[in-house]
Amino acid sequence: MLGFHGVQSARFPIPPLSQAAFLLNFDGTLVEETPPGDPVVLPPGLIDTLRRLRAACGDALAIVSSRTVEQLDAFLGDVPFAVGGEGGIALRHRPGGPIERTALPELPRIWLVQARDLVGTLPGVRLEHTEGGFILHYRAAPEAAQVLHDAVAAWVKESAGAYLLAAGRMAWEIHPAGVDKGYAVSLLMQRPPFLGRKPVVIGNDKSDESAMAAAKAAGGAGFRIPVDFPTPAVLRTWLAGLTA
Ligand SMILES: O=P(O)(O)OC[C@H]1O[C@H](O[C@H]2O[C@H](CO)[C@@H](O)[C@H](O)[C@H]2O)[C@H](O)[C@@H](O)[C@@H]1O
Repeated sequence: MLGFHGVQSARFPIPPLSQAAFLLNFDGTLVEETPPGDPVVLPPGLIDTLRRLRAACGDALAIVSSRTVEQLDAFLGDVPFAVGGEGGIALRHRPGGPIERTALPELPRIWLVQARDLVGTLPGVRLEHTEGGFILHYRAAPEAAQVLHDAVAAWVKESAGAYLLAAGRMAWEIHPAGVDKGYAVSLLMQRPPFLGRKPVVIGNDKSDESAMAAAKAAGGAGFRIPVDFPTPAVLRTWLAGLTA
């Protein structure tokens, strides 16, 4: 059952740390987003905060992101116990364990060709490959949002339910149906040290909503930046306060 954990979290009912599992998004959640091409810098204190949180919740700390597991490792090393990468397609359930990949349908090559052609006509738009699909980022070209949306929507329609469109922050993603961050949360929660705990998911964009929904469905909680915490910095302060 959710309760109020300490003064600093009075606005946010979460389970006691002894019963909680934390599954946190990375970009725009734990760290501030930077302009495309600029390096992401880990804020001072973040690693220490996460280590203390992991210790306080019996190791049940995971990162769930659209990035690859390898990219997340480069930022956070062995700090999280488990990692869900590529929007839920790639999971590593324990430190040093194998990265398990969900079997996926083969992405129609013609979509990639069309996506590359389209991106070539839209300066500032970036195509990111994922294991199961791809993401079109338009942060540096906001005027391209609609045309990119329409292209992705057309591919999704063509797929007759096999693929879905997901809105990210200034990005559209096409990915196989049924495999998302909520799926990652559900699978991670099925194994120790997460098993039997209440998930607390925190994210910042549309693609994190499935994870928040999975957490709530499991009796846990889901919070979002900027709705619940205005910025990653405020979230970091709150997380640090949980173990202070
Ligand atoms: O699921 P997330 O952890 O939120 O990852 C989503 C994407 O994060 C990164 O891109 C975002 O952050 C960049 C650096 O701050 C920013 O420049 C970009 O506009 C954001 O979309 C990452 O580069 C992508 O691979 C992830 O898909």
